[in-house]
Amino acid sequence: MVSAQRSDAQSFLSSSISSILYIWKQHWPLIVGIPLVFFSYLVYKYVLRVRYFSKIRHYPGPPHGHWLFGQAPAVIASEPGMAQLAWHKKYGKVFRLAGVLPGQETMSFNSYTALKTILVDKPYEFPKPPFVRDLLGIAAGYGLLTLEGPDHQALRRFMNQAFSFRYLHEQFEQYYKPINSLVEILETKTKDEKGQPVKEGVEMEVTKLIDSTLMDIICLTAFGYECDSLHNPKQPLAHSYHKLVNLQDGKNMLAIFLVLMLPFGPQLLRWAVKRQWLGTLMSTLDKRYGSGGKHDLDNMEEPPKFYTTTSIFIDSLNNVNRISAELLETKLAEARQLKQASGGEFAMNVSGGKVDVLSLLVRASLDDSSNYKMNSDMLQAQMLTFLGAGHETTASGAAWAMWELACNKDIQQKLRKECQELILRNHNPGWQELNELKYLNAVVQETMRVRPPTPQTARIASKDCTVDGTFVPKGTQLMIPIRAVNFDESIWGEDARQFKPERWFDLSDKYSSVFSVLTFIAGSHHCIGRNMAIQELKAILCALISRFEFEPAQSEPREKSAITMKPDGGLRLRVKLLDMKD
Ligand code: HEM
Repeated sequence: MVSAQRSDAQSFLSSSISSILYIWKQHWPLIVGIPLVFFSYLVYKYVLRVRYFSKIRHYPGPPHGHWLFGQAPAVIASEPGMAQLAWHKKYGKVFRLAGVLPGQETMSFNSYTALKTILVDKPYEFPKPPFVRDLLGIAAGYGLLTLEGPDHQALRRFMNQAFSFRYLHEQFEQYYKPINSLVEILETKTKDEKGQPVKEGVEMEVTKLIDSTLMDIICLTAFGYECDSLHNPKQPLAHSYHKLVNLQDGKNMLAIFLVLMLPFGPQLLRWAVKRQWLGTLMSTLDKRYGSGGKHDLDNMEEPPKFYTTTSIFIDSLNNVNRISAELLETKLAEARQLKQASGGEFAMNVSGGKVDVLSLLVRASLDDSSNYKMNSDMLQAQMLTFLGAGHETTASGAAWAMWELACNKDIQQKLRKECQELILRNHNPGWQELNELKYLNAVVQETMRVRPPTPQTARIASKDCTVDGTFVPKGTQLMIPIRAVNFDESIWGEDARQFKPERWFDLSDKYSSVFSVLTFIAGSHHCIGRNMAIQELKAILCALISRFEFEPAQSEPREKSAITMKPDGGLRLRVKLLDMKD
């Protein structure tokens, strides 16, 4: 019986081998040829085309660089935006480089004529590249940041109402709850056991406190949500978001870009970040086999492994998605109640309604007379966008402002004089009162110029075109070199890289209010939260500088480059409580 089975198996094996040999003999050119052609195509597309066949390979610009990633390693290794600045200095108003992703070519323009064409005149012919849209979409919602063309125009018009001065003014009072909490926390930290100010001040890491304050402000003003992460650092929304943004570094970004370039990469990530069970499973596996479950990037002794990073990314986004969906449900229920109570008469500005951005958008979406409506998915996407675009950027701007002031005592003192006068009159100064402080305005503008939280952004040419007299082929990536533009010596002088608020009182004739500082960019995609961010920065700086003195307690921190530019490893300052009556 056994020998019969063995001979059956032997004959099956020998007949299979002879069939394979037959197929090989008959079709070997195809069997070898198809993979070879496919492989050659990949080599051409990702390695050779950019180097030897591109129409623009002879444009001025740095040498090819890495065989696959071109100049990506140089861009990642340099201080944010500084490689672009050096290349513009060397090659002029336009340069071309290989990379930053395999098979890509990138051009960078810094002339106002070019920036006007790309950002203002024809913004939808130069959309964000698909991999940037997907990264932003997955991490910060497929909302206003990622839409293009008529869809963007319609949503932007609709959202502009919620960001109008009227509502920003109404929300402004809420900024002070987190800001006053921050002041109290710092007061406590800078006093001894007897409640007396520590004379020489106290050394501390300040970025986490600033992050939490700005998280609490955005939660209140954008969602009407009491997050209070200042007192509860493990607050689920703030904690998940903190872990997510801590993943940002050049190498992680490149890894995510590569996943997004894979066939079905974006779909896979989109699917994963909406599956709570997957996040739980991955973090359980990571607990057992990866980081030991620390998941606390601040306290990891070694850089996290790829698996840990992926698990944090998916788990954190899952949590953020879940909490924002719950929050949205509450808002929808509130708005429906209000609609019923108002007997059908219902609009964004209905009296008694909350004025946080989400409540306004939800009400406008339920308003029968509104000709634009957002469904739950769209509303939830905007929530993620406010968190992604509104929190991290402002927090990194505030951290850099604190660093610059700590390093420049005379500037700090001048600002203190102006702010103290106001704070002594009004503990929580109003919107207009802050705007009247000229030096505070100059300090905030200068911080945004020198330390732009997003030092660069990207666009892609959707068709062959000419920009400022230079031919740009379809598919070319365009670097918008925000920081390089902000450091243009022909506008800002030879000391353009220096932090000097005084320069805002003596602007060059060539200064353009639209293009000379590109921190919030220009044109149809310009930052909708600009006024909110500037006012948050003014309120927080005025409150802190009036009451405390800051000194650096470390050497200049490295600027960590990813989507936003943060001080690497935080910021240690010596903080001293002042007697305001002195
Ligand atoms: C210092 C703080 C901020 C900086 C430096 C900043 C910077 C930027 C930049 C550069 C863009 C354009 C991105 C691009 O198109 O490539 C942008 C867009 C955007 N920002 Fe901000 N932002 C800040 C604060 C905020 C705040 C507080 C909010 C809202 C709560 C916000 C919401 C948005 C939104 C929704 C967009 C997309 C606009 C559109 O495409 O129409 N930002 N921001």
